[in-house]
Amino acid sequence: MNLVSPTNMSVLINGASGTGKEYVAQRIHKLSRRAKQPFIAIDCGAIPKELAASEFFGHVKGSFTGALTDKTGAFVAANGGTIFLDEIGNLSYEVQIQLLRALQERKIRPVGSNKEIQVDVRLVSATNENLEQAIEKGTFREDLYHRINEFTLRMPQLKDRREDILLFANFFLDQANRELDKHLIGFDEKASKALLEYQWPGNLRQMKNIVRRATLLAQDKLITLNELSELKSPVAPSAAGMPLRNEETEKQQIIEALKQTGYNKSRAAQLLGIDRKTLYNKLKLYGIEL
Ligand SMILES: Nc1ncnc2c1ncn2[C@@H]1O[C@H](COP(=O)(O)OP(=O)(O)OP(=O)(O)O)[C@@H](O)[C@H]1O
Repeated sequence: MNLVSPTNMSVLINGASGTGKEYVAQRIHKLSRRAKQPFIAIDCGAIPKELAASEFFGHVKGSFTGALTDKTGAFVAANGGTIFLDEIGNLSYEVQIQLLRALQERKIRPVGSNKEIQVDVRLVSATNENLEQAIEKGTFREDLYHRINEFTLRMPQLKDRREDILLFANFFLDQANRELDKHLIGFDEKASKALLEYQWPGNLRQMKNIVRRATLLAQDKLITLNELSELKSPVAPSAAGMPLRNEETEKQQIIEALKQTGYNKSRAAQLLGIDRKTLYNKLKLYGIEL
């Protein structure tokens, strides 16, 4: 990351939900010569497909129903700086073509306008999909893939960074101490062991939330297992106290959580201690259809 940050190269960050993709994108921006210019983040998974072009390139008043005023798009807003496209695999084929053109020609045209605007933006994108597979399936353009992927960063899952788990837990504890005006000093032995053994399906985001809640609940100087009940298997009572062993266990836990919540995905995600987006990704991963 230190090597690529100061350059103007397009970076593709690949990793599961909550592994820190946006955090890294911001670091790349801060370590670049563009640091004082804007950093504009867009979640391509959250914008309706038909509004994506207007979100990126802006539009002129009256160019489509609902375009009541002129709108500045993200490319113009980020001019001189960095644009971060999260979940880039979600863009429609049509918008992918427009995006490629904007990147190649360094010019954009707002929807409904015939004037082109020169832009200078550095692109950092993120995905938790395998875009090479998407290319094979024909849902992602290969030419765009090469353009956005001059350099790839792969974010490991938290469970595969065992040596970093306690470092992150203590970092989030310090953060929560400051935020909540608490003065905890660490985790007791059983709590540390549980942190190390847990599978962290929601990665760093899940850990940050769990540690923050534990910090709030803790009565003493150290966080104990009592405050980390999520780590003792959030769902299946038969597996209480056992860490998730493998993907099959995780799949079973997800199915169990869905059953327990009457197939309400938001509540199931809550019960599992992961965010909804992570749950959606896992449903896809394990081929669970509702
Ligand atoms: N290296 C890090 N140091 C401290 N905090 C971090 C680090 N990486 C990530 N975080 C924190 O973890 C949380 C999740 O990170 P982030 O939002 O970057 O993940 P993400 O991979 O972009 O997630 P998603 O795919 O769901 O959008 C954030 O609150 C972020 O501040």
